[in-house]
Amino acid sequence: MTDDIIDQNHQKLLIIDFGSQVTQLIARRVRESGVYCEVHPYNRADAAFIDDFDPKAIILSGSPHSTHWDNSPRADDSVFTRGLPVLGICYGEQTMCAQLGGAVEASDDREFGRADITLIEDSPLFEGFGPVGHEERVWMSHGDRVSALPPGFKVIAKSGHAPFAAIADEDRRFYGVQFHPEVVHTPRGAALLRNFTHTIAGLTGDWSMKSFKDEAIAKVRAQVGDKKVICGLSGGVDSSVVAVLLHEAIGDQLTCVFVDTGLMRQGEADEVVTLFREHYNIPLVHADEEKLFLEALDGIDDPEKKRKTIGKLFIDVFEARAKEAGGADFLAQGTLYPDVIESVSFDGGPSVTIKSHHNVGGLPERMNMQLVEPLRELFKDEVRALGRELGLPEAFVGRHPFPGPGLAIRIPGAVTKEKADILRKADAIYIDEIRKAGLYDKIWQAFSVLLPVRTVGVMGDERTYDHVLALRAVTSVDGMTADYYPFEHDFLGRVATRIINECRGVNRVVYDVTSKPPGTIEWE
Ligand SMILES: Nc1ncnc2c1ncn2[C@@H]1O[C@H](COP(=O)(O)OP(=O)(O)OP(=O)(O)O)[C@@H](O)[C@H]1O
Ligand SMILES: O=c1[nH]c(=O)c2[nH+]cn([C@@H]3O[C@H](COP(=O)(O)O)[C@@H](O)[C@H]3O)c2[nH]1
Ligand SMILES: NC(=O)CC[C@H](N)C(=O)O
Ligand SMILES: [Mg+2]
Repeated sequence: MTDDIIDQNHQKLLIIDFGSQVTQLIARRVRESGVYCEVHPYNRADAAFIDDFDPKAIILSGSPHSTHWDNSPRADDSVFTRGLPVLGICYGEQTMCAQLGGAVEASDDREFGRADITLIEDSPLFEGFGPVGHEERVWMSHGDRVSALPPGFKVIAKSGHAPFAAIADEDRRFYGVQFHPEVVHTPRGAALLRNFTHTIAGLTGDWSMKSFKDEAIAKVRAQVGDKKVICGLSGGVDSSVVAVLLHEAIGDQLTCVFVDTGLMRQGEADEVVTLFREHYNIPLVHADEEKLFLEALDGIDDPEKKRKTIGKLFIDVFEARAKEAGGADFLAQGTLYPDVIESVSFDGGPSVTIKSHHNVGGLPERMNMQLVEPLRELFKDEVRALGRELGLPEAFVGRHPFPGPGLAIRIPGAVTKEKADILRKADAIYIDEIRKAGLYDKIWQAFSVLLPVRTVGVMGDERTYDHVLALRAVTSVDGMTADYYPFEHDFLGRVATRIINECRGVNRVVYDVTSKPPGTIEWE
């Protein structure tokens, strides 16, 4: 998939996915140590694929399956005959044992959560951890366990309920761990993975954002030639990075379209237009479509209907503006790696739609344009690093994500201009206080929600009957899971007072303390 994007000279590591919830974290940890890697589902990683991918090492992920179930997934047999180092994690360890002549059984003593392992043999996998007898905190999540080792293997660590907590065949460089080194709850997990990639597999960590940038630019030039590209620019991190990268690659063949939906944050339109027109000299169409969006949303209170209405309008506006700009052959998008991985469903099984994220995926068919997606190998934090490499101002690179449907999904119930104005003002105060308190960069995303609930208050001896505003702030790594940010009470009190004093229409402020799951980050 990406061979033509990533220079063949990079050393690559292949992660074979058996459907664990945390496979993406393996990729993150490996990349953090400078090793380029990709995740591919086990049923696609056949011998021909692996030949073509040409990895220097292989990691087998965990899985919800058990090796003793019928038709449980297996690694392609060639994984073990290539002379490559292999690390099996949890199910990966189990299937390695099952495939190489060992045995796995369901265990009565399941281990979920924290556990301590004891090192019982020296091994490069635990280099730097401590002598034999050393105890190490790890995170487990398994109900099965290895019960007999394949020929050539030895045990290098054990835990209370997993006598084969870590195993090794040092000659063939095959390793298995029952615990999960990829999660942060295994404090020295990253060091273990680095021992595997660097010490055992001899990888040098030759992947950097600088090299990614140069290759991505070359790749865009090769793909686009002298044709025209349009890029939907929201001012968010992803599309800003795409725009600047493309501008560097193809100069004035690029036109950006910023759609002002009337549902943007305070000052957003000005900031985006100023940066891209004045600092970058990138041709930018500023489509002021507030009226169009607000009219189309009039009276719609169902969240999914709102999202779909907005998604369709984006398509219409892009189409119309591209035509005005003389047409375009390519459409650039800020698709990220998690979107790519998630769109390849593990068993092909349908998953539930929680909410239809606004995306421009429907665009290409209708607009007959080819996609340019230079970020499709990157995680959000890598996109930020790339933005810095490209010299984008910190104000853009460090920005909290902002959803395409904007304030519309932060106004439960029907959207009106009046409500959007109140919300915009309140939100600006909230963010201003967060910045003043030096908390902006500690929070992954913060915003306000204008509730369709009015409550009674008293201000200046007058009765008021106004809206409730909810404040939200979360910490997260990638938006997939999140926790609420634990503000000091003083801070919340200060924000509430300012908002109620300065925003006519709001007389009560509450703070949302729901994590994700069970909540989602946005309210709709
Ligand atoms: N107001 C807008 N005008 C033009 N394009 C938009 C607008 N809002 C969203 N898009 C397009 O939809 C894509 C997806 O939006 P999304 O919010 O996921 O990314 P982003 O805005 O670039 O970054 P971030 O996630 O940090 O907000 C964007 O990359 C952009 O191409
Ligand atoms: O571009 C986008 N279009 C959308 O329709 C959309 N809905 C949610 N989000 C953002 O995605 C992250 C996770 O949000 P949820 O927990 O609400 O699903 C959070 O960062 C949300 O702001 C969107 N981004
Ligand atoms: N996390 C995992 O990979 C679990 C593997 C297997 N399902 C078990 O319970 O042991
Ligand atoms: Mg955005």
